[in-house]
Amino acid sequence: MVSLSSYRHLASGKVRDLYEVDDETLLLVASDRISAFDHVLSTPIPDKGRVLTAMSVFWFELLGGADVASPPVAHHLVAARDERIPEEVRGRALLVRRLEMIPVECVARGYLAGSGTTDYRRDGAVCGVPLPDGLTEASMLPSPIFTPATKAAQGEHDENVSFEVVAETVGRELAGALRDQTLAIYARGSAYAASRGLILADTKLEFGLSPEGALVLGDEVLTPDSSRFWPAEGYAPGSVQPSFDKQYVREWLTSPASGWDRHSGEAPPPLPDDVIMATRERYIEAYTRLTGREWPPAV
Ligand SMILES: CCOC(=O)Cn1cc(-c2ncnc(N)c2C#N)cn1
Repeated sequence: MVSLSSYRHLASGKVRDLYEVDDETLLLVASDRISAFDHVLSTPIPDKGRVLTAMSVFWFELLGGADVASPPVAHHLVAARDERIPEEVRGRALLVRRLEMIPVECVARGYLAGSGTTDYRRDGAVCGVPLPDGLTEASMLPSPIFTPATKAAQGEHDENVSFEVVAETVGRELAGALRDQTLAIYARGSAYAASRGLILADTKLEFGLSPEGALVLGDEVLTPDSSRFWPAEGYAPGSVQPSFDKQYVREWLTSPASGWDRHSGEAPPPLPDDVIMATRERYIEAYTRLTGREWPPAV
């Protein structure tokens, strides 16, 4: 039986790790770690890694198929079940094709939130895309926009950049393909999420080039870690919407009960068990509501 130590560790994100299996195959491992307010919390959420991995697999399979309006999306998923996946990470690790990753965070936004709201209030635009007057927090945009960013060092915020900057970085043709593919995936994801009563406010995608030079979707896709999901039933522009998955964590951490000041720069305290288990339930509910599948998935 293969163990994780058989594979060379290549990279670590806040909540995921990447290993080398062979020349053309990598292992993308999702942990149960959760981040909030730019801190990785000390208490893991049981099953978070498995739920988000299952969600990515659902989306890779859906996007990889043809849709009435859009062609199949080329993606890097090789296998979710395979003897090369070590027992200790089974269910929360994916075998993926090695790509030459493109250093652009490809963000699509259908609604104003986070850095989008901040940029809009300062410039009346996001990433150089002008927006109409009178929008507010969580406003739906006239149409979804491509708002790319350059990846920041861990713990820093990604920097929103214009399409022109992306064109200067990767070339105009590839920049256009990144924008088109990002918006096409957002359109399919948000339409499907809406059919399940969820608003996909925005999402961050990462792409790479295959050895043959094709544009391939990498990373995780349309998970609550890479996207903002809001319950449609509670949607009301004008205030920060409750995040489907992290609301209990955020509310407790900003409540007097935690004794934590989010502006202090200090690490947040450990979460109480009831917040941990309620958050685990939210991830499972996001999965079952989005996919219509049971949790845990049948082996
Ligand atoms: C720690 C998790 O890694 C990342 O977050 C970003 N990242 C992705 C790669 C990558 N590199 C080659 N091929 C791929 N298919 C991928 C993917 N996905 C490297 N870093």
